[in-house]
Amino acid sequence: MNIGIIGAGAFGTGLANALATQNPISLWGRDAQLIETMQSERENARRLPGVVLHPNVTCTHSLVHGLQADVLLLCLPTQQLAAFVQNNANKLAGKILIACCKGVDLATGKGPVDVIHSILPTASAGILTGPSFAIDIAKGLPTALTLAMDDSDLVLEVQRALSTSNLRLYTTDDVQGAQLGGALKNVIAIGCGAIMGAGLGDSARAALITRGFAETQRFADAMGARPETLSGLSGFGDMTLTCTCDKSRNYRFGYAMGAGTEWTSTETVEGRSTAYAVKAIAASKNIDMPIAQTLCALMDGDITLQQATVALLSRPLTQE
Ligand SMILES: NC(=O)C1=CN([C@@H]2O[C@H](COP(=O)(O)OP(=O)(O)OC[C@H]3O[C@@H](n4cnc5c(N)ncnc54)[C@H](O)[C@@H]3O)[C@@H](O)[C@H]2O)C=CC1
Ligand SMILES: O=C(CO)COP(=O)(O)O
Repeated sequence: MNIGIIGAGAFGTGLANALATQNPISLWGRDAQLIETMQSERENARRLPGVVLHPNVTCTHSLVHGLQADVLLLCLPTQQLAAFVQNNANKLAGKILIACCKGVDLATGKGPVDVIHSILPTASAGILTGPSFAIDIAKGLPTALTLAMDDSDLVLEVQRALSTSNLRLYTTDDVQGAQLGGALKNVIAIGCGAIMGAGLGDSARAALITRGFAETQRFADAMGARPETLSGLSGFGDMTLTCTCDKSRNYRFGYAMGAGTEWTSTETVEGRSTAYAVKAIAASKNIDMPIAQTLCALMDGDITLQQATVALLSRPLTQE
């Protein structure tokens, strides 16, 4: 299987480097100037500075070249995925499309695979998700991920194609669970960053991770996901990583909010839009999501962090 990567941001570049250790990889990006510089300088100075691109990576801004491969890894922000698939629907039909984004589309309330299927109903689509910072993958550090597809034969072929000696993929057919674990951990990571930025302490963060995980499970359950998927790499695994590490952009965005400093970065922070998407779904399905709701109020500036803390701590006492 030929593999092509769509989106030359941090994750696309990291995956390209990892997979290039065993196959030629094309890496498509929309910014012609950046791509030409990447191809000649062998570095993505904008998103992954300091990492030397593997010789097997070919950077291209030509969609004709970028979309040639059999398997396309879509490394785009979730909120941009629908437009990309829509605009290139004819060229994407017949390909194996693996979403590598973590979020819920704000306009439709759909996860990445459902977004793809809403535009290309018969596409072979899946999601690659789990605990993995782009920089770690790019450097070839050991990483384990979840590959979710509902086609039980194809998923094994793609698993083989995307596994390397340092990149270990586990499969599942619970696409919904994999989509939601990756999306919701970003929301909780923003909250954890806010707690640490405000100096509320490690114990408060551990409480938020745990109650955030319970909230994630409740939501995923209501959406038809399987509990064991949420306990796996795409749920518990990624929540652990993202909520405890300042390499995470969601965590750092939350930290800035908690510390009262301005967030000026142009980096992708998926949890922002996903929090609102989840809040809307929860309201329509009557799912109790106090953390996501409180976080939206905080991001809107409707409440202070102190008020958010009081709101969460003063909820009726209950069983765990
Ligand atoms: N950076 C990381 O460590 C990881 C990121 N991810 C996920 O990967 C996804 C992408 O994130 P990053 O690569 O980190 O973000 P990024 O901001 O570094 O890169 C996003 C890329 O998408 C491109 N892009 C945006 N809108 C586009 C459009 N309409 N058409 C074509 N290209 C477009 C941008 O030019 C940029 O190259 C996110 O969902 C993120 O959650 C997943 C695991 C790890
Ligand atoms: O998804 C990630 C790690 O698994 C990356 O997290 P951030 O998007 O918060 O940087």
